[in-house]
Amino acid sequence: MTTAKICFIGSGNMTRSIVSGLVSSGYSTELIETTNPSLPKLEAMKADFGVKVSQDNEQAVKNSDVVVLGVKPQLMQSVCEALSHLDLSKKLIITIAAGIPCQRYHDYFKQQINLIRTMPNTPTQIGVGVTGIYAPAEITDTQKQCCESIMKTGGEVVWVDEESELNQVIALAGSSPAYFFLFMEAMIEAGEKMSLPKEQVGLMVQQAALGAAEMVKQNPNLSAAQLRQNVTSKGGTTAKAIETFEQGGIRSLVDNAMTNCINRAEEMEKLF
Ligand SMILES: NC(=O)C1=CN([C@@H]2O[C@H](COP(=O)(O)OP(=O)(O)OC[C@H]3O[C@@H](n4cnc5c(N)ncnc54)[C@H](OP(=O)(O)O)[C@@H]3O)[C@@H](O)[C@H]2O)C=CC1
Ligand SMILES: O=C(O)[C@@H]1CCC=N1
Repeated sequence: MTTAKICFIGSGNMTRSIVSGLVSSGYSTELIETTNPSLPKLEAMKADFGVKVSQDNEQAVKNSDVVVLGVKPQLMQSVCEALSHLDLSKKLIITIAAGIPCQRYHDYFKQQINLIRTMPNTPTQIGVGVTGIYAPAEITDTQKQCCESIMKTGGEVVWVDEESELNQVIALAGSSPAYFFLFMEAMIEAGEKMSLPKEQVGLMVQQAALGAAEMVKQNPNLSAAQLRQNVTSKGGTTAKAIETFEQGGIRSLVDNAMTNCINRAEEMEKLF
């Protein structure tokens, strides 16, 4: 585990998730600082994780070995430009933003920086996340290991060889927890029209989702299709539900959703 001083620029959802993973894995809170313009999020970071907090991006960057850029893509340029007068040559910069190519950061900072691009997801918060990582050729093995050890505190990491492949990571991992939440939302809405109490409906949907994901994980030799078939008795109840999903075009719907997710990431590459 690295003992680098890390600052997070932006204390929003994804920063909270990464910091939660770091702190739960025993990373010293003394080594972590997060910044934000508004106080409530900083107060929450301090109260929930015991990390240092600040409204001063410049000072936080000066104090750190590793800088994680955690603002929305549309704010990235102004945030980086405001720091561009600093000497960043000894620092490792990690971005978690979707849709901004590496080259753009060198332009924003007006200098060659040591930049690694990552794509984490929010389950990092509870140690079951996955982060895609891309490092350009000039990044050293030590810098790669440092980034990996930080991101691994939140779960698995996946290295990609081509920067463009990070857009596939967005569709498969960065954005995908939202697909599962949507599916669960829809199940809960349908369940709440039935007569069972809301708590029971929520509990059953949650346990079914958790159990299904855990069964996939614990049975690497069985495909998801096989596990689905194991639930589906011929002529039974599950078969009717699955037939309804298939007739509704679930596979092409998912395919289109993921393609559109990648397309949006590619569009964003031209916007920010
Ligand atoms: N959410 C997710 O699941 C994932 C997000 N990402 C990426 O993470 C990044 C952040 O997303 P997310 O956490 O969802 O967004 P949030 O809006 O939750 O967080 C961004 C934070 O940046 C703060 N901020 C705004 N301006 C500044 C500034 N000048 N200096 C410091 N902080 C500032 C905002 O403060 P305030 O709200 O007070 O204005 C906000 O708290 C994005 O680039 C996104 O692409 C990547 C993977 C997954
Ligand atoms: O929706 C977004 O753009 C970000 C990137 C992946 C998850 N959230």
